[in-house]
Amino acid sequence: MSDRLIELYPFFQGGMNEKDQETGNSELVSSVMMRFDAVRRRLSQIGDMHREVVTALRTFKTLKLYTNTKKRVGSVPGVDVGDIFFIRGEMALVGLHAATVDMEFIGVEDSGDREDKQIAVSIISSGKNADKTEDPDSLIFTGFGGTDKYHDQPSDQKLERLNIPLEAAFRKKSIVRVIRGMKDEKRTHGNVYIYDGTYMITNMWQEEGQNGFIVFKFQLVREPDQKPAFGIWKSVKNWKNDLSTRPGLILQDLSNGAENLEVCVVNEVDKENGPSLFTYVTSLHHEVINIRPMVDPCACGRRSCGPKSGSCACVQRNEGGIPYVDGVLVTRGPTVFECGGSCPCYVKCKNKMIQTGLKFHLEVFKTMDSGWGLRSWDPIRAGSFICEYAGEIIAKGDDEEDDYIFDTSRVYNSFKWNYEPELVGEDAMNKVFENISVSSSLVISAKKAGNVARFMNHSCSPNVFWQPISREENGLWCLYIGFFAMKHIPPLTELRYDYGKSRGGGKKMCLCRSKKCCGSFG
Ligand SMILES: C[S@@+](CC[C@H](N)C(=O)[O-])C[C@H]1O[C@@H](n2cnc3c(N)ncnc32)[C@H](O)[C@@H]1O
Repeated sequence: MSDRLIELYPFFQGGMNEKDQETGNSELVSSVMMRFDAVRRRLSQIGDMHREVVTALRTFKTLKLYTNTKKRVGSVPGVDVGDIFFIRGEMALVGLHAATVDMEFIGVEDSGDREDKQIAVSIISSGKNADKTEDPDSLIFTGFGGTDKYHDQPSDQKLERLNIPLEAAFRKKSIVRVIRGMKDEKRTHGNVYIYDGTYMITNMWQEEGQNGFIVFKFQLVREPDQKPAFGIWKSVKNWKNDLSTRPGLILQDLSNGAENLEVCVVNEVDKENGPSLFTYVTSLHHEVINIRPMVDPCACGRRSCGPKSGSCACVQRNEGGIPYVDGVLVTRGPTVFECGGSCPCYVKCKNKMIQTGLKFHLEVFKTMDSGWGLRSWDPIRAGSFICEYAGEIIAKGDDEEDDYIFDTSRVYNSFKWNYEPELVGEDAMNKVFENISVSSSLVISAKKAGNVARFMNHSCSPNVFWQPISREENGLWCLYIGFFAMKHIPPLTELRYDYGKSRGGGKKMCLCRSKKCCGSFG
């Protein structure tokens, strides 16, 4: 995919008005993030993996698909403390941190003093500049300058250029947004950035740096009464090192070794000692679901099927190309076809996702008002596979008094998740399919036997969606239901999907507390 093509945008509609570009809100921020990621995913699927971020960012900047361009001190409308980002450019598109360097400043117009004309509003603590103390309430930020092109420190830092806005913020006691960057453990390269709220620079000093030259140090202290953000990451790190430090821990592994990662059970709310008994199974058991006779397994040999596997029959069934790139689902559609049991490719084949088990450390926990729920210790990138809906296939109508039903024939709220073709230089008439309807309805009960998915509660503003997945097993096409992240999900955020409604309307009262709650589900 050449960049020149994408500059044309012949049929592009759906731009943003100037007011929304200047000041956002949570809906706009979420929309910009989701549209951007959809375009990035598609570009990585059809083109050069290494340029997809640059091309997607350039497209969004050219078309002014961004919000919160008005620079400001303090919080940014629509961005919450704890929100996560996987690309620095995402923070620029939503106005959290637009500078390419680790500090952003704004001009102060009415200042008579030349040096106070700029004041720091945001810093990114990551990489070489990352705070080593890992204290969730304060951090030490190193100043700028004195480095050469090899990023060595061959001379002293001075109170000039980027250090001036930091010094001004210290002197004027102005608050600064802090973003902490950490290595993304799920990728070989890449960081995950967490917005840790506002801080105040309480001290600054000079000291001798590693190379013996003078560096500036700024101490920042977190403003009180903000919800924990980096603090949660610190706690998770400790729990991973020593599970016994997890408060409210009831059970170390609900799956009793059946999953490739432990699933702990936690109750910090009341005295209930765990969910009621059920048999833990990791997948859906198919007896005789013969959707259509087996055509061909792939002929890829003992390797991974991927974008370049032109001959892979399974990849070809997914008309847009390999469905997963860099571990995330690119688009939702009627069915995703994975390589199956008769395919000779190996277990780490890129076209095998939901059959390879959990990818994130999940926890079943007691919620305040909806029984047990599910959440992740790890940050989850949009499009990542979370879990399958495991259980027993039942006949429609056999689900009376069963709270653990998944039913493809319910009425689900529509939502937009896929990319816009014109933003990747594709024909705008080539509409991307978003309506998921399964030809033969599938009803799964996880009442007697199930996995972590049976604990996911309903929300009218979900952060998880379901996707039908098909693969060949024992010569038959079998259908499975995979759950994927709709957006980036910070650690310890409850995972919820839309349960849909029966044709006669929702049977249960909804307590999801979303602004868009429609009152009932199921
Ligand atoms: C599949 S189970 C989910 C796990 C369940 N919370 C548990 O404790 O085992 C579905 C049940 O969870 C509760 N639930 C799920 N979402 C809810 C919501 N938004 N509001 C109220 N209750 C909810 C209801 O009791 C529902 O019948």
